[in-house]
Amino acid sequence: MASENVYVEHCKGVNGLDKVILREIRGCSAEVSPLFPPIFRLRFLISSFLSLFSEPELFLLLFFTTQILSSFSFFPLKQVYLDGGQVTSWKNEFREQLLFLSSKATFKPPNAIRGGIQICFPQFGTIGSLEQHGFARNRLWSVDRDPPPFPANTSHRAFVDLILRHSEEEVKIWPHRYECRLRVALGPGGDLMLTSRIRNTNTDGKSFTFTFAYHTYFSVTDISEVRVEGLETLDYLDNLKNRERFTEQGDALTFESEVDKVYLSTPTKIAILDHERKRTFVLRKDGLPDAVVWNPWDKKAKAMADFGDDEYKHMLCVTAACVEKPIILKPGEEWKGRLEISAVPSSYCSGQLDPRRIFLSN
Ligand SMILES: O=P(O)(O)OC[C@H]1O[C@H](O)[C@H](O)[C@@H](O)[C@@H]1O
Repeated sequence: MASENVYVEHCKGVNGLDKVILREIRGCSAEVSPLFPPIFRLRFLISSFLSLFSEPELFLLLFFTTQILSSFSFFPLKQVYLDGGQVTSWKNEFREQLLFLSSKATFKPPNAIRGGIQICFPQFGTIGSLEQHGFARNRLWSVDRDPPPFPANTSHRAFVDLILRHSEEEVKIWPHRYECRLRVALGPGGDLMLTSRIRNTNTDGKSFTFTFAYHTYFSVTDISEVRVEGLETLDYLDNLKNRERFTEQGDALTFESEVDKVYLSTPTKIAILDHERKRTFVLRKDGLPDAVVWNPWDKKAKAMADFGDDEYKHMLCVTAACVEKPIILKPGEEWKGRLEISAVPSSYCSGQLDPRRIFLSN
């Protein structure tokens, strides 16, 4: 695979998974691992076939062949990943990692990678007939070489377009045809922008309904010193209390125990203030009215195989989502959702989110 230009590089990541690195001149970067090399697909096909006959030796042989072939990568590991349609790294100009990625994360398809930004589609959470958070985060995405036009922004040169389409296998569990497009872009100032476009391509005239989320793991210094602004006084569904509805108090959110809440009808801007690092993450979102705030805390952390026992202290998920009111698409219709995140010095932001700032389109 060849590099396209200095802003976008296609190369190999952990376990030989293909990934794309986005870079900007100031040194900011992001990484996405969108697709698995053809040999991996072959391995999946053959392993499913072999599972019928239980011949693990052949499977192992193929696995090792894959590893050996994967090791012939001429491109070194760099800074921004997009994996399984998943962003796994986002770094600022000081090469500081801004997203949380668990030290226990496994890069073993079809499992989602614990951390970064996962795409939850066509279902967020457990409400619905599908696996938790839907299947998109476990699927093989491809680079979309010919996406339909995006509004042009010539200042954004570091971007990649990914696509996920229904497979005949998948139609058995979710009987619809769709195109799920994702553009991941890195702005000149290091902002990370994700734009999703989902189209109903059913040929039987049927609409479909889905929920969606950008499940985002932010890296924080110490969860007990973190504050979230923008969700005060809003209604939320508490996942820890059977999705019962409550109203948040008037103060910014702080954290001293497990939290798993779906805030409803949230503003387009939310801020996460990391006092210890004097850094604020600002989320700007469009088409995604809800926001899910999650930290598993100590007990649940210990129960998760791909998460370190103490790692809950250094992460917080604030997830831009569309959960309460699912989206309905008729054949031919398209839905668009967008998330833009920036990391700024805390002095810039506490209580001063600039209400006039709008999305940079790219
Ligand atoms: O373990 P996962 O399937 O990745 O889910 C991790 C978490 O995601 C969201 O934040 C949900 O609200 C939580 O209920 C869930 O535990």
